[in-house]
Amino acid sequence: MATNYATVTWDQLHRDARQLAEILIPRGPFKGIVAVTRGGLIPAAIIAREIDCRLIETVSVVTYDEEEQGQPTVLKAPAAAGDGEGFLIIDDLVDSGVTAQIVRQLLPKAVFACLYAKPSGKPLTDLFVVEVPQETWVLFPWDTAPLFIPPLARKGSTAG
Ligand SMILES: O=P(O)(O)OC[C@H]1O[C@H](OP(=O)(O)OP(=O)(O)O)[C@H](O)[C@@H]1O
Ligand SMILES: Nc1nc2[nH]cnc2c(=O)[nH]1
Ligand SMILES: [Mg+2]
Repeated sequence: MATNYATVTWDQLHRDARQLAEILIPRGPFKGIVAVTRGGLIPAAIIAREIDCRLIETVSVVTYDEEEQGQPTVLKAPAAAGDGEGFLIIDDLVDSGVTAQIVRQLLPKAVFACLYAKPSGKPLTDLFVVEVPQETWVLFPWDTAPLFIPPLARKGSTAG
């Protein structure tokens, strides 16, 4: 279980994805993008627009149930990407690196990039934007919703 949380807003995610696109340009051009579902789908869409890439394949690896890590299973292979030559793999983050390791085995010639990287997964990436402490759980915009918080002055009051 994580000891603390880092909330990423839609604006921040968009800025980080654009920054990743910028550092990816010199590594291209790419024939296509392989988005690691589901977390890589929105970053891949933003990056595809920025680098002008229209061919999008997906790979689905299931490892987590809530915040618990389990046995990884490949639900869908990235058939259109061959051995990955000329392709760019996009995920939202690497944590333990297990997902990245499996996807890299499937696409050994592809470039692997993600927005956020924790220390254990960092060596499995070619490029990332922000490093996050290992014990921090990243809350993506699709994981959260705005919530009413009572004013500080009302805290502990029985008046509701
Ligand atoms: O480096 P790891 O320890 O493997 O963790 C990173 C992976 O975990 C999350 O996906 P998750 O398996 O939760 O599925 P989702 O993308 O469908 O939410 C995240 O989107 C990465 O793909
Ligand atoms: N949302 C989210 N999914 C993860 N999967 C593995 N690590 C994380 C994390 O920090 N946040
Ligand atoms: Mg994922």
